[in-house]
Amino acid sequence: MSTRIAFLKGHGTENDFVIVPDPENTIDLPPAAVAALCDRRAGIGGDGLLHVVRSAAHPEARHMAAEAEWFMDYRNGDGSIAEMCGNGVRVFARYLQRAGHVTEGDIAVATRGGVKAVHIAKDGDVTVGMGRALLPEGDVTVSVGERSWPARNVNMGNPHAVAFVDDLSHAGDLLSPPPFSPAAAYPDGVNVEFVIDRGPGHVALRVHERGSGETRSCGTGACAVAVATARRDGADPAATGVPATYTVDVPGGTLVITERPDGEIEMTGPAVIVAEGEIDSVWLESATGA
Ligand SMILES: N[C@@H](CCC[C@H](N)C(=O)O)C(=O)O
Repeated sequence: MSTRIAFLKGHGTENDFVIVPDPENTIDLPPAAVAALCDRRAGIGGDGLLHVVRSAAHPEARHMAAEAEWFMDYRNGDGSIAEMCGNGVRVFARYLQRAGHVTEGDIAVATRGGVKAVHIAKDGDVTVGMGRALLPEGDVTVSVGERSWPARNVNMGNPHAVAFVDDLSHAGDLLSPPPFSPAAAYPDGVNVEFVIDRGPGHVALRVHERGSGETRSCGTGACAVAVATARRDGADPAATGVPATYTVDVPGGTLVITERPDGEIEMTGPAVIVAEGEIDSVWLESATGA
């Protein structure tokens, strides 16, 4: 029997998501279903999917329910699970606001990367407390074709390799994941950011995301880039007490990232809901071979 499953479509700096509200966690979303929904030709289309569940109703989030009512069960476009999605959290918050679950101001969102503090501003932008970056030691190299670059390993809950390049076109077509070495640096794969300078405190990036391909933006990636650029520039807020702020241009817009002296990273940017509709459960079952 055909039933209807509500969905919305949203984006943050054009990193786009299928949003599936499911407060009591009753909708089965195996990887094949997520990949079918995120398919840009045969499905709705998205870089990823935001499954909106009450923390108390999800086994991975129950322990955070006292702090955050809602859990962002984030999936990459290929159906894989990732620890964190920075643009996703902003869009998730925008959905909660639109649905009347929260009002503007301060809210908390549970993620696999822990509880994130989110501020929904009156002017429409959303700020997320992204936590601290980890900077594992060790040399990493990424390559595209004949070119290769040293990369900074930055963990924002999820793994990133940040490479400074002379020209963003050197990243090539990014149709496949850029090879990296050593393999042991990223046993679960990695998001790769290619970065150029645009001026003091101002950079631009292209990104190849694990599980999604090249995207128009990556929030955790922009934070990783801000931290890698700060260290390259000799800025270390924890050591100096001086915050470091970077404007990060992504193909789909601009994000502003501040690393505070306590190490916490804040990211501010837009979050937009563009449509809502219904998924035909019969289609979803046939698309996933169920
Ligand atoms: N686009 C996201 C990151 C999504 C997860 C990533 N693809 C991974 O597998 O780690 C963002 O805005 O942070």
